[in-house]
Amino acid sequence: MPEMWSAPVAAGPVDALVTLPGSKSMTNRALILAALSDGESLVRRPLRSRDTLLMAGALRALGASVDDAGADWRIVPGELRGPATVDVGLAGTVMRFVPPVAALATGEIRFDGDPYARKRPMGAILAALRILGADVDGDALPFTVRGTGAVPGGSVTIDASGSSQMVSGLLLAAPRYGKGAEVRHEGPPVPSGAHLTMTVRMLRDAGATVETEPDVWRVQPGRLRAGEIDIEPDLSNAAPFLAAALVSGGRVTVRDWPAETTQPGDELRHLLAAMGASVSYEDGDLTVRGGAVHGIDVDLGDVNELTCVIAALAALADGPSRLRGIAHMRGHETDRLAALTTEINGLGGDVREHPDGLEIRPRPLHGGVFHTYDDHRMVMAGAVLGLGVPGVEVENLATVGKTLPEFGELWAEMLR
Ligand SMILES: O=C(O)C1=C[C@@H](OP(=O)(O)O)[C@@H](O)[C@H](O)C1
Ligand SMILES: C=C(OP(=O)(O)O)C(=O)O
Repeated sequence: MPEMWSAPVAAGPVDALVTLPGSKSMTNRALILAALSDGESLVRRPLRSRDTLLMAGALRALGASVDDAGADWRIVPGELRGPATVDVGLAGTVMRFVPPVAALATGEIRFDGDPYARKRPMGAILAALRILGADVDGDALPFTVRGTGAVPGGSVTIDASGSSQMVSGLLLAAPRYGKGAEVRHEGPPVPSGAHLTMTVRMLRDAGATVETEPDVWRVQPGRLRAGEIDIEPDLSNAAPFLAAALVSGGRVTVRDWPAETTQPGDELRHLLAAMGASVSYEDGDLTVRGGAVHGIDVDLGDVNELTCVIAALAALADGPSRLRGIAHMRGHETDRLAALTTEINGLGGDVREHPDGLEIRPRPLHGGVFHTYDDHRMVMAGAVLGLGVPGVEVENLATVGKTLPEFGELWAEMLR
């Protein structure tokens, strides 16, 4: 029987200062780039969570040295070699960013993960690796990469509408491919544009030559030097805390908010303002003050990591919402559109699925079990609902450890 967490109700307007751990997406890109670099790298203030520890484990299995004993992690590249087994857990970044690196190793590298990871889209990137000259069997987990120590590289066209990580995974390893890589997307829109921009930015910062045009990315072959990489706080994981200001009519400040960033979470400034909050930014502090909570009609395709919390807020709003551009979230840690629909309606809500997203008509909600499907962002959505609805029991709080093991403590501290 999974553990239940009684989500606390806000006793009054929240007034809190929150400091968040590092970005999962930046950390796992930094680890990949460091493992492919010439010489030692230092990743400052990386996120320590299940997904980043799985990434560290994967790179160690391939021959890199990752010293994660301290607050900053030191990476020394090693000869990439098998045989090895990589556990991807349920981490999209590990299952899509590591195989292109494993193709550079010598020997067999076997990939598997959590049972549900076998359902997540992998076919396009595995087919792309074969076209670029790698020996990869299968089109989903579990699969094996038979590395020969080099990958020819070249041009490849894929349909990456299932996940932007298919593109990011190929680009991150491409500087070490013989001819680099030209990746062309054909199909419905690639989601998560912010993450693609992050990939290109971090590759260039590590010395790669990257050219882009709409749906085309070209990476030249060349050496990488990740050097020292500072990881920003995870702005997507600020979402539940900032949402607490709206639900409670209070004020939450998140410290160390970067003035400029590629993280999708930065869009919270605009999204939460559109939903009724007042948002201010001063000297690295982002402050959200809540008032009424309004519905929103918005395309979240480029910033879909924010969807679960935005949907929870929408269920508590004073008007209807329509969340668009998020069809591919059916391939996330769970089918998030179905999960959000089922679980919010289980609390008395009125959520309807559309092919491209959700329609949410607020209704008075009641307590009950909020199942979380091993999905960290479903835990965060349940916590936000619980602030405004007595009796919400969130299943399996620990699953939030995928990207924020400290969530429970930070949430309690915010409400103190
Ligand atoms: O590249 C990344 O770090 C990520 C890209 C996005 O994946 P999708 O494009 O599959 O949504 C995002 O949802 C995920 O949380 C992290
Ligand atoms: C989709 C997510 O993660 P990933 O795809 O990296 O497992 C997420 O963190 O919302």
